[in-house]
Amino acid sequence: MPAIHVENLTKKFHDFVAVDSVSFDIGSGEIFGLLGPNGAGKTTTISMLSTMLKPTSGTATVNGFDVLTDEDGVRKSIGIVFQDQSLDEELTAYENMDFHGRLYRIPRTIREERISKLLTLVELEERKDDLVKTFSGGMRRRLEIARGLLHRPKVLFLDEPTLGLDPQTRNHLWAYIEQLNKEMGITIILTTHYMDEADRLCDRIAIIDRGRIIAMDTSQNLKSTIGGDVITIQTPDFALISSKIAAPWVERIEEHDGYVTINLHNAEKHLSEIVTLLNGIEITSISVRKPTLEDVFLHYTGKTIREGEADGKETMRMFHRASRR
Ligand SMILES: Nc1ncnc2c1ncn2[C@@H]1O[C@H](COP(=O)(O)OP(=O)(O)OP(=O)(O)O)[C@@H](O)[C@H]1O
Repeated sequence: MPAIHVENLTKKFHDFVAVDSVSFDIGSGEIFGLLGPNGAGKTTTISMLSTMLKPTSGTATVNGFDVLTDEDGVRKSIGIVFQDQSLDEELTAYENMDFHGRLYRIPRTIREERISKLLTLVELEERKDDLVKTFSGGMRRRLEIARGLLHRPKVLFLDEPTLGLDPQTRNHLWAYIEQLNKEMGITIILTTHYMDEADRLCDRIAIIDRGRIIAMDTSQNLKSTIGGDVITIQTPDFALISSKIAAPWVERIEEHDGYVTINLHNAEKHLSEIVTLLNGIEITSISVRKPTLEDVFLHYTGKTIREGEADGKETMRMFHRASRR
């Protein structure tokens, strides 16, 4: 039995389709990532799976419990760390954990033992008696993760786990997430719009755009669908480049955001030819690399994640305009 089974799950807000018939299975012990720009439908998807939102149509089970007919079963078997901070600032780290443990009716002695273990795991044991309001963003996120694990969930939902954190803290959190998955065997489903996060953590990635899953596989397989190499040229004259480099070895050429990306095989071999063909065009920078998840996104959507985020914001603006009418 998969840890999560999702079939044609759909969520509409009035006429706007935020999640459009998505289907996927997540195996037990997997780290699965929903990757996409802001507004793509990632939070809405995991909100339905964690029973915080009712689907408009479709079905899903989590740990074998149906999200429509057995909300209690789902809730008891999952841990949730969502974007909005939900810690009590005026309580200590220990008190926040203890309160959660009481909610789940975990007996006192077991509760104390687990709190101590989890706070040690996220390196907050020594700060357990300090008020949360004195904690940094990274410490709060670690405490939220520890709290989400207190009732021993089999599946953990993490919504943008490292949003707004500095690079060093992000690295630390990634290590915790990997450790939880390996040592405790917890299935993890996370949302992110950071390519590097999905790449580093996830066994499989579903790329989501405008409510639809547009590609789903391991990071390696997703990148190999692009194949070959990518040359990126930054230039103010990007509109002129496509016509200049119309060589048979060019597989694809895209212009976006002041950059031109060229997909081809054996980039090193053709680089000097490209530079000759571009004689007279001002080039700010040129680089050769292997495809990244950003290239995969560009390949399937024709835009970068950043451009996709502009779309998402526009959708939100349209929605807010419509709801004011
Ligand atoms: N309660 C709501 N009412 C109306 N529209 C909503 C609501 N919740 C989400 N949406 C819209 O649904 C779309 C998907 O939102 P969602 O939060 O799932 O995206 P996301 O991919 O998680 O991005 P982000 O990380 O920015 O939250 C967005 O266009 C958003 O404006």
